Amino acid sequence: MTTKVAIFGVGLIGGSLGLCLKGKPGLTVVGHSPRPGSLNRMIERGVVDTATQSMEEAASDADFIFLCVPVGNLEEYLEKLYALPLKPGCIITDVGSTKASVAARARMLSKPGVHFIGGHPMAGSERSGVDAASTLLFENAYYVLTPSPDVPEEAYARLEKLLAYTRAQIVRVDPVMHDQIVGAISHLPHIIAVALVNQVCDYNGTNGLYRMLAAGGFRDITRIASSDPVIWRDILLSNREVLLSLLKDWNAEIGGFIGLLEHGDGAGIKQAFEKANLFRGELPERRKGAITSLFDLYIDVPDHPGIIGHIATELGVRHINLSNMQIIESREDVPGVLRLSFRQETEMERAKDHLNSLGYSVYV
Ligand SMILES: NC(=O)c1ccc[n+]([C@@H]2O[C@H](COP(=O)([O-])OP(=O)(O)OC[C@H]3O[C@@H](n4cnc5c(N)ncnc54)[C@H](O)[C@@H]3O)[C@@H](O)[C@H]2O)c1
Ligand SMILES: O=C(O)C(=O)C[C@]1(C(=O)O)C=C[C@@H](O)C=C1
Repeated sequence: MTTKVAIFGVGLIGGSLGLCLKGKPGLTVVGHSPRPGSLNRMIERGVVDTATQSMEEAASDADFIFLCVPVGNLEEYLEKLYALPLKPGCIITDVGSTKASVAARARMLSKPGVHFIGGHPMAGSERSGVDAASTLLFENAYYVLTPSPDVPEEAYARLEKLLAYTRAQIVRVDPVMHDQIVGAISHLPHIIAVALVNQVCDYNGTNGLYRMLAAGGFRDITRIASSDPVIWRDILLSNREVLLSLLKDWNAEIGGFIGLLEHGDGAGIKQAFEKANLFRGELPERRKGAITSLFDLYIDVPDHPGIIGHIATELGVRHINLSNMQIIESREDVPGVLRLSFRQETEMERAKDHLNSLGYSVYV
């Protein structure tokens, strides 16, 4: 007997789940989208076995239903699903970046034999759409589940077992606490990144040197400012109360820096960096291999033709797999910096040794 998994909203997260589940023993994955163009793309991309525009068809007989649409559409989808005949024992879950509102809605909509278990994989990207989907996206990431107390352990265990295919680490959290914590470590940083980019964008309006000189530090802290505007509009509005309170704390934090600068308090500035260094150094290592690679090498490269091809060839003939290559700075007559990203630490070490032996200046 096959287990049917239905995915509503087959974009970055829905598509990545599809890639983790499709082809696994006894599983069949169906994707749903109201748009015919999206159906073709999810099939072409190979993230689902079948695709349908019909919600009824996708949900009918499904053992698991994953809602992977923007947060602002989750409640509407839940309502529509609860009005359909669903398979007894069916588990509905979602991947939304906020958990309290959808959990509250599901509690109001209860249906005998149907279990709602909120979910949130703590992995993603600034990219969106099914073309950005990746089998490795969730590997070694935390995957939060927020079951209400009335969800039977048997249902929770079934979902946990299915999610083992993502290779994520499951963690059970209360939905309100989830929104508080994820507000601070994900939603607030997105606001800060966008505000910073927009501040610099305004300065750049009168002097194009801002954009021209923006280098590693600015890029590192603002990558997430390129995230999808609709997805993030919905997340921020859904977690509005928490974010308003976090932004007040943020203002106080920035106010602290204003005070340190006004008083020329060097010891205080040093202390602030030391505290941040310590906490950041203790963050759990993310050993995934997908969209952002963890093992990066930096190489000073003279600005002359063919150099990048030479490095790529040298690694290629030694079967050292590169996952990404990026020129961080390139200016005429001045060495640029090339970033090479590897999925495996061993590959990075081999590349470092070899490029060193060729006389390149390489650092981690
Ligand atoms: N992007 C991330 O880093 C990330 C990480 C974890 C969780 N999430 C959550 O995952 C969910 C999906 O985000 P994503 O990054 O995969 O976005 P995405 O834009 O890549 O995918 C969203 C999918 O939903 C579809 N969709 C959009 N509006 C719809 C509507 N009204 N009806 C039906 N389908 C609709 C889109 O066509 C697309 O296939 C969101 O709830 C988001 O909060 C995102
Ligand atoms: O890596 C990124 O680009 C992300 O934004 C991923 C990220 C995060 O903030 O960490 C974004 C939203 C999610 O709900 C979970 C993860």
